[in-house]
Amino acid sequence: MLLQVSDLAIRSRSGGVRILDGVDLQLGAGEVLGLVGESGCGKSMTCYAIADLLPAGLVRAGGSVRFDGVDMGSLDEPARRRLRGGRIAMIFQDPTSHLNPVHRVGTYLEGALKRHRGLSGTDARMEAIRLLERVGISDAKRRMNAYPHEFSGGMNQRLMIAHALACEPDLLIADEPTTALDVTTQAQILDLIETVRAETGMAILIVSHDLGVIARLADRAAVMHCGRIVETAPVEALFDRPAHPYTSALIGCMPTVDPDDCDPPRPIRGSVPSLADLPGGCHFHPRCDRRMPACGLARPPLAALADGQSSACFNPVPTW
Ligand SMILES: Nc1ncnc2c1ncn2[C@@H]1O[C@H](COP(=O)(O)OP(=O)(O)OP(=O)(O)O)[C@@H](O)[C@H]1O
Repeated sequence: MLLQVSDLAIRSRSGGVRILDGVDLQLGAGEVLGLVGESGCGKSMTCYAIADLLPAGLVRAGGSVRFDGVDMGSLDEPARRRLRGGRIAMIFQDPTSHLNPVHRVGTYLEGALKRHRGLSGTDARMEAIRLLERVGISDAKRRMNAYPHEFSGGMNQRLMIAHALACEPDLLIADEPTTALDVTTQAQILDLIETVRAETGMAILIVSHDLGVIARLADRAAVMHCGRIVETAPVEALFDRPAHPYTSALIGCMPTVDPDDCDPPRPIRGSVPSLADLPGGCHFHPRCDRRMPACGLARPPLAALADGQSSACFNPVPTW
């Protein structure tokens, strides 16, 4: 297993609010795992915790992240830094805010090539130009001298992907990589991620609130609700036969462009509870059509069903 996240807990430094509460995730080499869920459920913080980039206000409260068999918590900071940006790369929703505005494009890429692949001088410059061409940035030689603010949002996302590729990572973490882009550019970036995956065989953890993106790119998906994983399954099973009522409700919210599908999207009733004041038991039970008395009393564990599907529900939707 390339990545094994076990019982990961994250809480806020002030107030002790549980942001992640026992997250379990596995990702095999070359696999694409999609992480979905409503806004604020902890998708980004899961990515940041894996990449060891938690914001200052949050701390680890338990659990482990093992990468290629090594517990990342047992490594010192230099070793963790070598992993991050070396074997683990990350791209973000808003690439422009993660790029240093005073660094030229060439300097940014050459720096990564020097740090992680030991290239310098002409070799680094030639490789940086090749990477820009590879991610579809035209006139790459001239654009090596540009600053990020001279690039569009889509070009800066391509630049971040080039930066990730510079390190030849085994795992790319992509946190909402297309959310801030217009639909045409979104499609181009998804094409690029698919191409890069096919060429390199790297594993990808992709976060999106857009189930269509996950259906297109992922082999498997994990559904998150209020800091917990409530379902994991191969994507076809997840979309065809969701077992957790929350997954089923999320899919019911999806708009469709199919003219034969007359069902309007059905919003999930009620609102997402505050992490500071969660209902006991299954946090979804007050909004759930399939709730039973036990659901408010105890936390259902993530239990295996058939064919690689797991669900954390006492009364799952029948999947047969
Ligand atoms: N620095 C921080 N200090 C305290 N709480 C934080 C901090 N950063 C995020 N949070 C809280 O952690 C929770 C999970 O946030 P996260 O960004 O992971 O959600 P998300 O599922 O990625 O949402 P979205 O789809 O809107 O990006 C939210 O309730 C958020 O308010």
